[in-house]
Amino acid sequence: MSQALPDAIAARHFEACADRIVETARALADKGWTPATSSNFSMRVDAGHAAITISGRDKGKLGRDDIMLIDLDGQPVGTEARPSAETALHTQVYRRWPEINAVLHTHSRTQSVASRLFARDGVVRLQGWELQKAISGYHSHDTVLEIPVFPNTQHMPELVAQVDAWLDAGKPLHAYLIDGHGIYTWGRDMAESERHLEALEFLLACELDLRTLRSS
Ligand SMILES: CSC[C@@H](O)[C@@H](O)C(=O)COP(=O)(O)O
Ligand SMILES: [Zn+2]
Repeated sequence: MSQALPDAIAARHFEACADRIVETARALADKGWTPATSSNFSMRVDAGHAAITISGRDKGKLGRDDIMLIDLDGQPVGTEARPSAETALHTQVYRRWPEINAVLHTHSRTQSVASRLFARDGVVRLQGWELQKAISGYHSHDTVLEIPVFPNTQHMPELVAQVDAWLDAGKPLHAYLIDGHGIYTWGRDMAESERHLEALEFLLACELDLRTLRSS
């Protein structure tokens, strides 16, 4: 696929991002977190562009050609491929936080069940777990870490508006769940995004286990 980038260095950076996305996608698929072509992944290429998964591809079998270039309005650059149906949720993150360079979205069973269970409260309130310290900026198990749960919709501008409303209310945001759907999280690089995702998966599973054990 031809990718029109301003110069050769940028083109090389796109390829490096694409390769890193492929590596991460395979690892997440191996954990069973990307069933049936679900999930999407991206990395910032430069101030105005990102590399993102092409819509509908099997995320466990990606190659470099399954990743495409977009601008931060979500428009394809140098390709007629169709970016992820949820591209607007990725570009929103890149536009709001210049320091963020990777966004991950998965559909694990734990994330899906937790999103349904906590949808009524609109938030998962994590406190008392040592692993909260895997989230950048959290230094104690005692600090409350809130993960909002937004109603699902196929209309991306509505989801973007829900995320904007949370942030515009001045609340910290490191990740969010979408009801019956999955999770979004991000980081300054792919390693940080992966750490956030793995920690949140673990924390959500612990919350689900606690609920089950306490009610039995
Ligand atoms: C296959 S159902 C999942 C999709 O509707 C969507 O939520 C998803 O995660 C993947 O969409 P995609 O357009 O491939 O990025
Ligand atoms: Zn999804």
